[in-house]
Amino acid sequence: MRAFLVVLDSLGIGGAPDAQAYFNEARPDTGANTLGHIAQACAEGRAETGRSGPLRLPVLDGLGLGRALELASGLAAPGLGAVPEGRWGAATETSRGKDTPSGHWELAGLPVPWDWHYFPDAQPAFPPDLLARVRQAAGTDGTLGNCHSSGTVMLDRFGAEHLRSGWPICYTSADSVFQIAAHEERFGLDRLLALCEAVAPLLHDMRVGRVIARPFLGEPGAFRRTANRHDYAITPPAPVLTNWVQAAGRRVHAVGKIGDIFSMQGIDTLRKGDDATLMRHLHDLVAEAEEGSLTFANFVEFDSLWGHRRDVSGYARALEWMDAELGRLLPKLQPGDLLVLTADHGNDPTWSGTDHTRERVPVLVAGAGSGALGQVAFADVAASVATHLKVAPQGPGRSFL
Ligand SMILES: O=P(O)(O)O[C@H]1O[C@H](CO)[C@@H](O)[C@H]1O
Ligand SMILES: [Mn+2]
Ligand SMILES: [Mn+2]
Repeated sequence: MRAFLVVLDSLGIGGAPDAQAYFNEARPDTGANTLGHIAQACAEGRAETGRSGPLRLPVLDGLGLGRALELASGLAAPGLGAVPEGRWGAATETSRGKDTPSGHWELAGLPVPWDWHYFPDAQPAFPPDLLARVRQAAGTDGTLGNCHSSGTVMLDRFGAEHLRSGWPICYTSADSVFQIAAHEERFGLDRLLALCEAVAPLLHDMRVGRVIARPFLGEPGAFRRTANRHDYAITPPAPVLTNWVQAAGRRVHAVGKIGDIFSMQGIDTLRKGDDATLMRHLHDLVAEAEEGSLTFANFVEFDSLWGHRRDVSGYARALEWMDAELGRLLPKLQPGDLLVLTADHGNDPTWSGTDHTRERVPVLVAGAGSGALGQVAFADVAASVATHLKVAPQGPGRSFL
């Protein structure tokens, strides 16, 4: 009896009842549908880079992905909708943020009890006293940026100036984040991490969810971000699934961003790397994780490499890769194991802007029979995983098992 909770970061399935209150540029998220629009683009031959033809996800669809999409948004997507062998449903978020911590905290049983602070989409975006503190902690005379932007655009705009002046590049997005980009060698990776750590308490006091270090390498025209990104997130204000499981004397294994998202609360071990490495870690944990343990994994590249970059082919390739990996992983589960696949928000690569999209998410369950779960809440995922592990759930969720 073990549990594996796997978040496919940003794999929304449309249909959020409050999507009209969320925006990308000036366009409301109404109708945004990450999976549905990728499947449509593939079927219409608009996702042909490094792959070809209709979206092929036989394993995920066999667990109920197509049915969940149809339940969430009414969309019967080309190539999806097989009769499911797993338990499947669609989950709706109540937290007001469409960001990663909000989605994960609620999946872990804790809807976010406050409004995050968002910086205005104006220039300047940041208050002068905040930037004064950044300059002081960095030991520089100035900062660059001070606006909303996609991170790769920031490197194109300010990377060369950063190398000349040595000033850190500060930016934000539609999320409640304060991001600092700096060159790993010229500014220094340790110095960037120390800077982010130094200013994080100030940002957390403002209810800004995360300070994110965004190290990069290379020269003007060829900058590339590195895997040394580090998030300094607010600690969840109440116990979450990881804490409940750990308090019951069980082991909790985190894979990928889960450590950052929960500030390591309730987590015994953390394994990091790119998504291909994380998949190897997940295979290892399916082979090795202790009886009664929880493994909580996040695969971020759907979001960071493809969703934010509005790259439909890339997102489709990543989904097809995940599907093939799951085809190898699922048969390795042991009797009594539960594996739940879900997502934390949407990031429709066909949508306007570069930010997340407010959507429902799939809940696909292997190891608990077959059939429809219907519409569920994000927090029900935590309650169900806890119930499977025979750990008392806390918070508002109800087990669907
Ligand atoms: O455009 P980049 O720098 O990837 O930033 C994206 O990543 C941030 C954190 O996940 C989001 O807030 C979004 O702005
Ligand atoms: Mn996310
Ligand atoms: Mn994101």
